[in-house]
This record gives sequence, structure tokens and C-alpha cells, in this order.
Amino acid sequence: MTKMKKLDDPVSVLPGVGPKKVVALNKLNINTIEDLLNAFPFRYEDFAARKLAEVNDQEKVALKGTVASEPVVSRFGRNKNRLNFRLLIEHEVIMVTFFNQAYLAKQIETGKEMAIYGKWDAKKQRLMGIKILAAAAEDELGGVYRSSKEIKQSQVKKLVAEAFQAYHELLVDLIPLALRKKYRLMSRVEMVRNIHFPDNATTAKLARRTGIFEEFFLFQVKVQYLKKHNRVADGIKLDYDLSKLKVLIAQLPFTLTAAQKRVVNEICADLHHDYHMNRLLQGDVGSGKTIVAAIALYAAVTAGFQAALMVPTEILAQQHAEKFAHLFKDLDVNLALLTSATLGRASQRKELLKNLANGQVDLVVGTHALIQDDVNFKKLGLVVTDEQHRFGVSQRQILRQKGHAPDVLMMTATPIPRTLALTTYGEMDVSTIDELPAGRKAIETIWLKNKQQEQAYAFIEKQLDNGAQVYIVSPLIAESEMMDLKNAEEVYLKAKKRLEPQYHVGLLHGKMKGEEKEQVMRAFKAQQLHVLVATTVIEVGVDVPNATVMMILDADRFGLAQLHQLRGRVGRGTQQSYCLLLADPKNEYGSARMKVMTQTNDGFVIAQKDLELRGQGDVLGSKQAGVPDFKLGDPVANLNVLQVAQKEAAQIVKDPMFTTGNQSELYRYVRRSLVTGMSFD
Ligand SMILES: Nc1ncnc2c1ncn2[C@@H]1O[C@H](COP(=O)(O)OP(=O)(O)OP(=O)(O)O)[C@@H](O)[C@H]1O
Repeated sequence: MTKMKKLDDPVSVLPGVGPKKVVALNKLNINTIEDLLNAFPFRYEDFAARKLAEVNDQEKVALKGTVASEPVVSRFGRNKNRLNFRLLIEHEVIMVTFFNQAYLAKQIETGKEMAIYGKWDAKKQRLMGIKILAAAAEDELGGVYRSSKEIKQSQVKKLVAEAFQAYHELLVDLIPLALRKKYRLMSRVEMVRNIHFPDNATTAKLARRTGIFEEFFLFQVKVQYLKKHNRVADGIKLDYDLSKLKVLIAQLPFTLTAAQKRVVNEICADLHHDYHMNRLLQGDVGSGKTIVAAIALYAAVTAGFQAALMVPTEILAQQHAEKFAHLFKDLDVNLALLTSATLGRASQRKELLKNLANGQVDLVVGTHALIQDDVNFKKLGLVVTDEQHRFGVSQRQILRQKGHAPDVLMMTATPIPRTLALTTYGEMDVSTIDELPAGRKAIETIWLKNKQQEQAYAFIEKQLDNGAQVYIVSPLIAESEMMDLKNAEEVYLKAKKRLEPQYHVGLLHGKMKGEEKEQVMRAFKAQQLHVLVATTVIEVGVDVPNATVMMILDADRFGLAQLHQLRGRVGRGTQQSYCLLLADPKNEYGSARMKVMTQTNDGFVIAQKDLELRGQGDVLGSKQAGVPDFKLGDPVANLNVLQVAQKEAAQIVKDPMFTTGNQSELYRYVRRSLVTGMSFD
């Protein structure tokens, strides 16, 4: 009796797939039959014969004609040869050339009708042959597959065909029938068949349409199910003391914006529940996320738990710790700062670790040093982190192993366009601060050419005379910290020469020791320094409201998101702020970025523009963006489909067992993928 076939059979079950091929396929992420069936071609070669007049130079096309001369093979070099013959297409004669395929000569006879696929050289009126098309293949679209040095794409294609042949009846429909009808989608078998082996361009397109919907729909069902699933009561219930929170809020030097109040309520409701909070707090630069985080952290402390804030740099840890010390000075909070600098001193380190472990410390601010091995908490209830430390499975695992399953609030200052938010943070609840504190004036951004630097300095001088403080951001040299440093030093010397002795200029860069950095930041905050020349170390979170002018040198070297972050260091108070971009962009893309910066201060608009300008390839190609890899769908180009899929998925997960309609396959699929782990957590 033969073994039962399963879609997760390894590829080695196919005839001719030995250990070497298995390795080659695995490298392409193809391990099972199912993977093979899902290894969709990324484009098609169109083998339908075209008219010569319509073909562009260097285009790959199929041309059909009558052989008009005997094939001539000439040999040159070592083992090299060229095969030439003429082909009559309607009334024109072209030359066809194949390199190193002399063996094809025997198929070529004068007067024979032939279709040949190749690359058209318009100048020489020559088709550089790639292959002779069989008569039956003439109307076909040939899928082009990912391949590698070890495995050719024709082999991948052959294996896909064999796998489809042997396993296609195991393909089950995961999209409920009602939805397939509603959106006129193919069955899964038809979809897979027509993506791999379409009869023509139309069926290929229709199959892809189904494939894209399926991909988004399954993803959405999974994340939405997971979100519900997370709501089971195995988290911590933080019974915070509302009256104490009110005291804190009343003490603030400002009133919270309506948006801040709303998100505080959303977060507090989560804290109070006994499920795990897994929430994203997004807000534009300067929108006041820190105070929201502080309120949440304090809430955890009033509930008798410890709370931690994890930030990406030591400067920020220091800054937040200082702010919190001020904020909580009359409240009963025992605050500690934990960075690699504080951990560096042995005595301090021992004391700090002891107090975290015995629960003396209520609230700790730190860098990623916070979740290192020897750091133990007594009763950790809430961790607030930021996007740069996406708090993923492994970190949660670390904390869980230490006996904690804290609520998690992740902050992001990079607004994500709605499109990507749907996909990137699908499994999280999202709170958005969509309003800036009252009284903020829009930052005025001016783009100048490099040769106008003197004008920029004159402007800076005038602003300094009016009591402003200034950042000068030195140009970024990709991949070279040393060059960054050299640049920053040069800019620093120049600024000193230009502005001292009236004004004091400081320098801040990533290579400085923690203490040195602190000193410089402190002097800048205290207005002992008027101008701060810095590399991008100031990008994230630095908050000095009196600094109202920023000059960014060679601004076109930065991406939009980074420029927006940098610029966000000014415009944090009620004074009019300015941002001077100095740049001679080398291409249109660079100019477009400068223009966007001068046109808007809205991080959401900038994020959307960034996406459009960079092209989805760029954005989705970068893993760190956290965007799941879709095989067929493109969350930007296929936004409508994504939204429909999201809406339909919401309907499905309303019912915890998916019992409405016949969706047991879908349910099994979702349960299975949760067991095997989801990559986006
Ligand atoms: N409701 C408010 N009214 C007035 N000022 C506020 C308000 N909330 C926060 N601020 C002030 O606005 C400034 C920016 O706030 P905060 O540092 O929290 O911004 P952020 O959202 O963390 O920004 P970034 O992502 O740029 O670091 C701070 O100086 C803060 O004290």
C-alpha cells in the first residue's frame, strides 16, 4: 500500500529529487510540496508571436516566420559557437542568432515555419535566440521562477508541474464559498493551476487576483484571530489607583490634548483587563507620547507592580530619567536609570540589580540592557518600549522565563501609512495621537543650495541674536561611522570659526562616551551651548524646546522618514521654528524629497509620500520595516483588496470557531499556523 500523500510531504518524494536538489530547493525556501505549489512565478514570458513593427529594441519576444536560409554554424574561441539563419516575417527578413547552441541546427530547415523566443536587437535587425518554441507552446505564457546557481528555473518549473499533477486534488479551498461567489474568485486548484500554467494572459490575471485576495484574507484571519486569542485571561490585571493618576495629571505644566486623553483611556482600559496588552502607541514627532507613557507606567506602579521604559539610546534614557525624576518627585515612586554606563560601575550595578530583584525600584528607565541575563524583577507589570526594539517573541520569551508576562506598550514616532499599519501591526491594538499640543506653530522649512550656506549662517546668527538655540546636523556618509565623525568635526570647526566667540558651539556624535554625551546635552539644555553640531544621534526623541532652528547639511543623503525625525527636534515649543535643508540633489528622487519636506510637516503625509517615492519594492524589501512578505499581494498597490479582505476576515473571526458556513478547513488552517508560530509577532 502506498503511503498517504500529504501537502507537507518533503520535496524529496518527487522523482529525481535527491539530496543535492533538496538542499538547492531548501535554499529557495522550498521544503515541502506545498511550498513548491506556492512558489509562484514572479513574471511570465509571453510566447504569443508578436508583430515585428510593435517590438521595442532589447525586448524579449516570440517571433514567428519562415526559415529563409540554411543554418550556418561558425566556431570561435575554445568551445564557442554561433548559429545564424535568416527568418522571413511577412515581408521582412531578419537574422536569428543562437550562441553555443549549435545542436539546434538540425531543427532548422529552409521553408519551415518556426516560432522563436529571444531578445530583439532593433539596430541590427537581429533576434538573439533564447529558445525555439514548440508549436503547442505558441499561445502560452511561460512562468518565470526564482532559481539559483544550484537549480535552474526550468527544473523548478518541471517540479512544480509534477507536484501539481500528483497533489492537486489535495488543494482545499480556504476562502469560504460565499466570498468566492461574492468576489468572483477561482477555487484554490484553479488558482494554483492558472498562476503556474495559465492558458493566456487573462486567466493568469484572474488567478493572481484570487491569489492576492487569498493571501491577504488568510493573513487577516490569522492576525485577527490571534488578537482575539490574546484576549484570553492569562495576563496581568493592573488595578491602578485612578485618584493617584489624577494627581499626576493635575500637576502637569500643561493640559493633555484630547488625543492624549483618549489614548490614556485606551491604555488604561487594557491595563485593567486581565488579558495581555499588546498595544502600539503611534503619534507624530513632538505629539507628546512621553507623558502618555509616563502615565501608563505610573498606573502600573500604583497597582503595586514594577514598570520599565526601554529606549534606544543612552542619551534618551538619561533624558527620560531626568524628566521622570521631575515628574514623580512628589509622588511615591522609586526611580532608577539602567544603561550600560550605569551598569559599568560594579558597586552601582550590584545595588541596582538587587533593588530591581527585591522590588525596591518601582520604575526603571533603560536601554536594552534592561532585558539582559542578570536583570531580574520582582513583579514586572508593564514594559513600554519603542519601535526600534520591536518587542518580539524572543524578548517576551526572556521575560516569561523570568516569570513575567507583562503588558506591552510599543511607541512609534514614525507614523506608518494606514496601508502598512494594517499589515505591519495587524496583531496589535493601535492608539493614535493625531493632534499636536495647542500653540505649536508649523515649522518653516526652506531648501537652499549648498552654495547658499553663507546665507544660512547669516540666518542662524540672526536667530541666535533673538535667543534661539540651533542644531546643525552634519551629513551622513552611508556605511562609514569614521567618515561621519570626520565630517561632524569639520562642520564643528567651521561653525566655531563662524559663530564664536559670541556663541558657544558643541559637538555630539555616536563615538563619544556616554558621560561625554550627557555633559554636552546638559550644557545645551542649560543654554551654555547655543549651537549643537551633531550626527544623527540626535534623531530620536531629543527634547529641547528652546532649540528652534535646525540646519541639515547634504540633506538629500537622508531618507524622508529620517529627515522628518530630525526636523522634529525643533518646533517643540510655542516659538516659530525653522528647518534649513542644504542640498544639491543628484537626481529627481532627491529633489522630490526636498520638496515634500518644504510642503508638509505632517508625518502621516510624509510617510505616504515616502512609500510612493521609494516604490514598494524598496519598502517591502526591507525586513526591518516589519512588513510581512507577501508573495503575490502588494499592500500599497492592492490596498483595496487588503481592505476588503480585512473587513471579511473580521466577519469570520466574530464567531470563535468559524462555524457559520462551512469553514472548518479555514479554522484548521488558522489553528495550525498558530501552533507553528507566526512570524510577525
Ligand atoms: N498636552 C501638551 N501640551 C503642551 N505641551 C506638551 C503636551 N504634551 C507634551 N508636551 C510637550 O511637548 C514636547 C514633546 O513631547 P514628547 O517629548 O512627549 O513628544 P514625543 O511624542 O515623544 O515626540 P518625539 O517622537 O519627537 O520624541 C515636550 O516638551 C512635552 O513636554
